[in-house]
Amino acid sequence: MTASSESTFDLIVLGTGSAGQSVATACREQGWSVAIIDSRPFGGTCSQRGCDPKRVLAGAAELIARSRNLKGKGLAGENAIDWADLMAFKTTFVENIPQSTEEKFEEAGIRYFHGSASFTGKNSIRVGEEELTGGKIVIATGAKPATLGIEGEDLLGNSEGFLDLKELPSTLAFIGGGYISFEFAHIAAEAGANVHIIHNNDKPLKNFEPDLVDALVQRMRELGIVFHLNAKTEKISRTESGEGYVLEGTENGQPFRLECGLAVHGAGRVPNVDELDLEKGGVEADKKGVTVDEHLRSVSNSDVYAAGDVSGSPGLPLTPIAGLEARAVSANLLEEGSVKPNYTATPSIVFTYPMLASVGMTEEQARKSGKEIKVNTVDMSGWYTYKRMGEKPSMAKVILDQSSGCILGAHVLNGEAEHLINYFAIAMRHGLTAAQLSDTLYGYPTDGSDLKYLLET
Ligand SMILES: Cc1cc2nc3c(=O)[nH]c(=O)nc-3n(C[C@H](O)[C@H](O)[C@H](O)COP(=O)(O)OP(=O)(O)OC[C@H]3O[C@@H](n4cnc5c(N)ncnc54)[C@H](O)[C@@H]3O)c2cc1C
Ligand SMILES: NC(=O)c1ccc[n+]([C@@H]2O[C@H](COP(=O)([O-])OP(=O)(O)OC[C@H]3O[C@@H](n4cnc5c(N)ncnc54)[C@H](O)[C@@H]3O)[C@@H](O)[C@H]2O)c1
Repeated sequence: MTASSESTFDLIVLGTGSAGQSVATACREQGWSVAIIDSRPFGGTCSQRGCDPKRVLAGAAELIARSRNLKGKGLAGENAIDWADLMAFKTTFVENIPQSTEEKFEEAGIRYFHGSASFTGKNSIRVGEEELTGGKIVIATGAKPATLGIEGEDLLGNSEGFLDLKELPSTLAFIGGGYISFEFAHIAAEAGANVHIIHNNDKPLKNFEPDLVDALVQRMRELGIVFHLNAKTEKISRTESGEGYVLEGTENGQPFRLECGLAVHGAGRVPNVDELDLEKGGVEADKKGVTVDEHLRSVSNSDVYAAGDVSGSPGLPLTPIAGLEARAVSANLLEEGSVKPNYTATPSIVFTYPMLASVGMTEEQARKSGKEIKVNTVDMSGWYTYKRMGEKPSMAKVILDQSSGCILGAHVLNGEAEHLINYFAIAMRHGLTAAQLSDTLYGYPTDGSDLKYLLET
């Protein structure tokens, strides 16, 4: 493809996050003329407002917790988080991203536009005063916090605001009991705040293994985090002084009222399509996002593809999936219909301490699958690897397929969960049996050298 003029491109990409950048770069490398548009400073969510800055804060919280585990076992003294210093450190990771992303586009010969993009026709996009035409268009506009329908909802902060807090309020409330609330509640609690999580049913972290979630909730309660389960927030208002907020609603059917310095939205994110004028582009979407076929092509406009959080694909809204889908879309643009993304064994991690990690089926899903399974549920807190670090709880559940010897699911709650889950993900994605994973030689003493005890058939 070679169409190129001031306003006509082989490809127009909407969004400069993990998905959009990847598609734009891959197609430009193959000689396509490419335009990319973003309404916010370039770089997307993960690097500026999500995974990366979050994990800088979570790292400090984790260290506090780890050192507490060894108190009286060789470590003395108190560690504490200096919020202002931590924020300043976090800023060093994010402050240059818009500029460096822009420079990357410049060097690659990708035309970039700042502004909100919307369709004006099947192959045309408006950004500001400009009207661009694209042979192909990729929608990679990510996700945004869901509207909750609570009175006074505009008083709610969100994950982005939390990541930029100059001062940590003494009391925080998180609405929703998912990834964002658990991770941020843990950070705030380790930094010394009083923290509440208000969740609308009795199953927080709904896609994770319930036994391990229960153990994590117990750990978080010990840290002082208060859980309000089966709770419905009906109204948010300012306190009389105007300095804080009042949440009112019901908890297990009884009225509750909570005053806090900040209430944060952690109640789910939805695909970012509202500003795109999709009807004008003939692009169908529903609440899961842009409706796509198995090649991530719009089912209603064959020149349009979607990747990342905005796509209505079966992939989870996580950064590795944005990358996977972007690679599939790039391949399909360059050679039509060539790649279907393979979502097998997507690992997912809640970055609390201990971390909760999961890949593949839960026990309940495996039982329903009709397969002949073996479930290894293991308390590892007495094992050398965890005992030496004073780690409690340390738990895992591994689900094996008795007939093939393969791993169907793995779930881990401890300080090494981020590593262990990746070993399981490798095995599951590439069809290694439990015996093969067990037979691998691992450095000793490490989390890997324990694996064989989780894989007994
Ligand atoms: C607080 C938080 C923590 C997270 N932590 C993790 C984690 O630890 N691990 C993990 O795997 N995932 C994590 N995620 C999820 C991860 O950030 C997303 O899955 C990933 O960033 C999605 O990438 P994307 O390219 O699809 O979208 P984004 O990176 O969101 O990019 C979309 C871009 O499109 C732009 N845009 C939107 N509408 C328009 C428009 N009309 N015109 C022009 N531009 C537009 C936006 O400004 C944005 O820059 C986290 C998310 C959040 C919010
Ligand atoms: N570590 C990670 O990988 C990570 C971290 C943060 C965010 N993310 C991504 O961001 C997405 C959004 O995260 P999230 O934590 O906002 O959502 P989530 O989907 O993880 O959890 C939201 C929870 O809020 C509950 N809820 C919904 N409305 C409510 C209400 N009005 N009151 C109380 N509870 C309510 C829901 O039952 C749900 O379980 C995630 O799905 C994930 O893909 C990933």
